[in-house]
Amino acid sequence: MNNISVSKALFSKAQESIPGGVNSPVRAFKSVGGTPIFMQKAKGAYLYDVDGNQYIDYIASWGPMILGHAYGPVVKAIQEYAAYSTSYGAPTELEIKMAELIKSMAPNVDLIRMVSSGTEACMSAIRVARGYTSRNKIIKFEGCYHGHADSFLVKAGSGVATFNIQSVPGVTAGVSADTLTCAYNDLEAVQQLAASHKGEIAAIIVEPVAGNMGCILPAPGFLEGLRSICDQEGILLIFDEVMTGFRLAPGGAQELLKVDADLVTYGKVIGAGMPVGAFGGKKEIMQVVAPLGSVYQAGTLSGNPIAMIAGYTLLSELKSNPGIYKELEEKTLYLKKGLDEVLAAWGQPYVINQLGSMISIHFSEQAITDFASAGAANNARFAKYFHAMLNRGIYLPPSAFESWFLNNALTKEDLDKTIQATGECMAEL
Ligand SMILES: Cc1ncc(COP(=O)(O)O)c(C=O)c1O
Ligand SMILES: N[C@H](C=O)CCC(=O)O
Repeated sequence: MNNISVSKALFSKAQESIPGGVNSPVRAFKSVGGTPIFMQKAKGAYLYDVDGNQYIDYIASWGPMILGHAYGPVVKAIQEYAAYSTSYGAPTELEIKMAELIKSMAPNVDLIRMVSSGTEACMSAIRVARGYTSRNKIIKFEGCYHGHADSFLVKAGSGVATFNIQSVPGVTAGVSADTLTCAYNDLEAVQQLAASHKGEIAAIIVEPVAGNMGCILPAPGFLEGLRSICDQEGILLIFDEVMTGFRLAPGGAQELLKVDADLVTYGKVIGAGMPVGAFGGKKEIMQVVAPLGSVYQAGTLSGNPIAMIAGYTLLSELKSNPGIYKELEEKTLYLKKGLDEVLAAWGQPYVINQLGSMISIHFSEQAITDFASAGAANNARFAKYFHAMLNRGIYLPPSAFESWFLNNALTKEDLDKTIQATGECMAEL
């Protein structure tokens, strides 16, 4: 058992001045129990806590640190730019370079607006879709998470699922009524909603690979089916690529899965760990955004120079070295194979879902294809697994309703340790 006395003391102190002691609920370890680990520093694939413990990291700051923590070129670029100013509230050439770089990597992006979080990106994309189509309703999928804007908190994944929050006080019934939901991978249900709300639906927003109920893959034909329903019904298809963008491929899920979105949202990797998001799409749609059009959207710190240089440096590296994606996938497949072997030897039911560098384990007899199957898994067992791994220096997401993210600083030795630790842990479950 690691000594985490300093983390314990800090968590007590934090609760006196921060709600629940954390600035984002999933960090609180509430569903797995125990004390959140307070971090001191990180380098490459490793986190170091305030008690001096080292962890192999499978969260990667929930996705952004795709090349590992404190990645040299990003740190250097931030340090250099910070000396000029941390913000101007006026345009910089860097924003043009960033927009051009994104356009050169991401399909179907003619115009892109930078924001400061994935939530802002998704919230703004929905507003654009509503403004462009003059319709009010949206379809989202149960267990998908698009940030904490009011209209997304209906049957949401991530922390909302982790804490089993059925309805969020503060979100009005009117807002909720405009969010129609159905099960992920259930194309027939989408068809029915589109038919029963004909002419009312502005957008379908989807995580093309869901990562907020564990990692859940789109069934063959699901995304293509959404594309054709949208085309038939004049609905905009929004891919929320906050997790998948620049992670699954340079052009994200659109490129990897070969399905075109009308609007796409980014976050996480795009900012290299700085607070950045973006939404973009075809010019015809994006030109409704102010000041070109009247769909108002703004931000004091949008396009912040330090955030831009961090993201620009990381994306440039990913663009110039696409072999990184192959390496990441190979590492993830190696981990999956090893986990499969030790879990099969254990003999109890489990499911491993994986695509590219996203992976998760559910303790379940049935396939994990949607929110219902993720919720029906033995998530109490996951909580025990999480702690058994943490005690062995492996830092997994503290919830089965989250994907793990591999970073390219992970070595074969790290992966072997993770596999071995999983094998050892099974005896404790
Ligand atoms: C798919 C997806 N969309 C949107 C968001 C919201 O991003 P942020 O937390 O940066 O607001 C997240 C993560 O939080 C996410 O995983
Ligand atoms: N699932 C969320 C984002 O991906 C987890 C991060 C958070 O909400 O703090």
